[in-house]
Amino acid sequence: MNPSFGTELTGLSLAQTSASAGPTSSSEHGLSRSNESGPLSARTTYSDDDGAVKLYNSYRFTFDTVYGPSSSQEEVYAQCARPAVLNVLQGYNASIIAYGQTGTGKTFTMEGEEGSDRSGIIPRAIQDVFSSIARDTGERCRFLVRASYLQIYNEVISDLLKPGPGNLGVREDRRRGVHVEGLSEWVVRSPGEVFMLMRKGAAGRTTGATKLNEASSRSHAIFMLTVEKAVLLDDGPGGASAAGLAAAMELAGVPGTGPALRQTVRVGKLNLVDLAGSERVHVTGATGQRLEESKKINQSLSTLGNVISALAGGARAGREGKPHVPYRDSKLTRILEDSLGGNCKTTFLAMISPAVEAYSESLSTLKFANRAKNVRNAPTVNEDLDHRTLLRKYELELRRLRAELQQKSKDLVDKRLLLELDAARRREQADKLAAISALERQSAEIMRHKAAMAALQGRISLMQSQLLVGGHRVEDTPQFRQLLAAEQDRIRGQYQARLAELEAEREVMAEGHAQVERYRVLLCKQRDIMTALTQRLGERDGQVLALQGKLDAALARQRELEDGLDARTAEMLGMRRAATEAAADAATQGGPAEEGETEEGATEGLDGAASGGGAPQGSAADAALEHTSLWRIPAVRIGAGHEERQPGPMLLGPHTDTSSEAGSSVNGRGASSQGDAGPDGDGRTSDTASQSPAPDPAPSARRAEVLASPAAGIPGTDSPAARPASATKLPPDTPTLLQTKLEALRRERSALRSILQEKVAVVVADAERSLRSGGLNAEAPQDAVKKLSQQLAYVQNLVGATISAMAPSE
Ligand SMILES: Nc1ncnc2c1ncn2[C@@H]1O[C@H](COP(=O)(O)OP(=O)(O)OP(=O)(O)O)[C@@H](O)[C@H]1O
Repeated sequence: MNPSFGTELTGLSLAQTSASAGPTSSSEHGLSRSNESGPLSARTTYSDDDGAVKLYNSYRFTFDTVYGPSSSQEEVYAQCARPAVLNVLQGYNASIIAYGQTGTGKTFTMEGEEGSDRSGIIPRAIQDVFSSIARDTGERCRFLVRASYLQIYNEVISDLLKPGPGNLGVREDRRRGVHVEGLSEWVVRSPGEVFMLMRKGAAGRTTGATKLNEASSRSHAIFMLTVEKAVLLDDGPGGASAAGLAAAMELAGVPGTGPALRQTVRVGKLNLVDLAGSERVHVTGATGQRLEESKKINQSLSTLGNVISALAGGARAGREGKPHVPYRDSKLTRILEDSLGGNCKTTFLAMISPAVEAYSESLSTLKFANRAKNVRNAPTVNEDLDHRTLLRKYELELRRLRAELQQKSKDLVDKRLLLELDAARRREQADKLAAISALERQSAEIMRHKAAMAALQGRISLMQSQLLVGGHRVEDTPQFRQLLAAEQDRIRGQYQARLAELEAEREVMAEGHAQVERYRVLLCKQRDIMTALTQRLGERDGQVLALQGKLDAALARQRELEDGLDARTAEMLGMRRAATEAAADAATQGGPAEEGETEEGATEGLDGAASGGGAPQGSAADAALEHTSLWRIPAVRIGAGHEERQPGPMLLGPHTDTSSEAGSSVNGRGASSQGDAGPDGDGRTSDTASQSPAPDPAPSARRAEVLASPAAGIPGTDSPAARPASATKLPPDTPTLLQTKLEALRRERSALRSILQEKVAVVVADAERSLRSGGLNAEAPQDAVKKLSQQLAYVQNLVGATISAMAPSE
């Protein structure tokens, strides 16, 4: 109880003395049961101002706490209200109801003076709720606080935070229980926001001046604060850390968490009720509207009393065996149904006045409070494991809104882009139109000016033609002539200056042209030189190739003759063997007397032996036979008289270099050639041998003779047709000569290539130097420079082609 200090009633101490302070701890069920009530035997007498003495009974009551005039708001809050607030944070429903006679300090106790130490329970409770939330820093906890404020005035429920037509209905359903339908709920995040709501609600609350209270509350006011607390359970995958992380991500707006995690939500509701004061009409002197208000107030308080009485056991059992509790008899009791005997921890603050005039109201209040202490409530924690809580709805809604926001942001960006593009296009269009308009205007202006100038010129001409000076026309006056002459001089001077400028320009251009021409000629010359050089190179290449062919043919022929020689050598060896055998046979038949003859004959008949007639004995004979046979073999072949005979013997030159025996045979062949010039030429060796001269004493000289005149003394060789070209044209040492010539040609070709490269480099460098050094200066005509550049490019191409053509083919 919070004692009031009504000024007119100061000094009366009925209430204070009749109420005793009981234990301060609340019972488990919210209301303490009084253990004592009823009038005491003692009586107290008081005299009023008129001197009349009145007798008052004394009563004794026991309550949880009794507060006197010196008690502070802080004290009241800490002992009466704070436990209720903490219970709400645990998920309980709690109600703090201020009950009492008008003017006893209910509003002061509940609201107090904001922002001072006289602030009441409501602001302190709000501070406490948010402080507790702030202290609960676990990342797995989330809170949602919302507030509502209503009043019941003349049995009409109205929303103090959202004024409207009023008269809201009270409904009850399984999901929400008893509730005021259509009452606004405001989500608040700070005490400041709640205070703002309170101020707004207090401004809408109906008050009026009465005799006992200048600002008497003419309505019951209920401030509701609902706290939802969600705790993520750590029994899912990942445990507490995962739950904490998921909660943090969810708070940060990261999608993909929440529904998959288990969480519990506890919902606690705090009702802070400031009832209208009961009043005795004859005391307050209410009339009219105040009287009607008083009746309604008293009626609803009476119903409250009845409900309390019923709950406290005074009611008879109804049809179902339960006592009838008249909740529906008033809006107040209907709304506070949970607080009165239901799922709530309820605290009654009974206000009484110390004034002796308020004796009966104070006694009534104390009796009411005493009965209320006997009411048993059944508070339970409101734990919600399904999706009924607003917090869960908010989470779902938040997720949906975030997705919508993202989509809208995207749409907005797209739209903004389109709008910007459209705006840019419009601006461009507008700029273009403006430019066109400006041009048109300028054009029209110029045309006007031109027309005006033409008109002016016409007028001037006309005036001049009409103007007479000293009786003459202006043109005929000397002044005019002088002016005209001066003007003509000026124009002539300008003209000549301009002419000189043009002439200078023309000269510069001509110089440029000449320079270009010079370069062109130079380039042509260089090009011709290069062409000639290239041609020469081509010819040399042709010669080299031809000689190479000849050399190859000569080498092939040489190989062929060598093969032939090998065959003849084999043949001759066979013949020598036969001659030796024949000589041996003759020696056996002739005897020693013939030895001298035989020896001579053998000497003479060496050739005959070679043809099978006889064979010398010993090494000397063998050597003579071999020698003779070697130069005779060709004689036999040539003697055959065939026009197509092989020119082989004349090509044996190279072979003689490698063997002295072969050299002898060549000499022998040279001799035989002379021998072959004989008349028969039938190849009969016996005849030939007898007519043949002795072996040639100077074979090398004969060989040289043969080589110098290959066809000399050979029948049939005077006809060119009878000789193969290669045999007649090539000198005897053709391969060596060809090799030498080929080498010389290669050297020449290499030298030519070097010369050509040098020349090309000189030409290119020349042209580039000329271009760089300003042979064609900046004033030279551009087309001349261009032409020169093209020519230079042409030369460069030519050079490139020539060089690649000269690349060694071996
Ligand atoms: N404990 C107190 N300390 C100082 N002033 C008080 C105290 N209690 C009440 N008052 C003052 O008494 C006057 C009446 O108080 P209040 O309006 O709170 O009464 P009430 O019970 O709400 O009346 P009503 O039922 O008519 O609304 C106010 O001016 C208030 O400031």
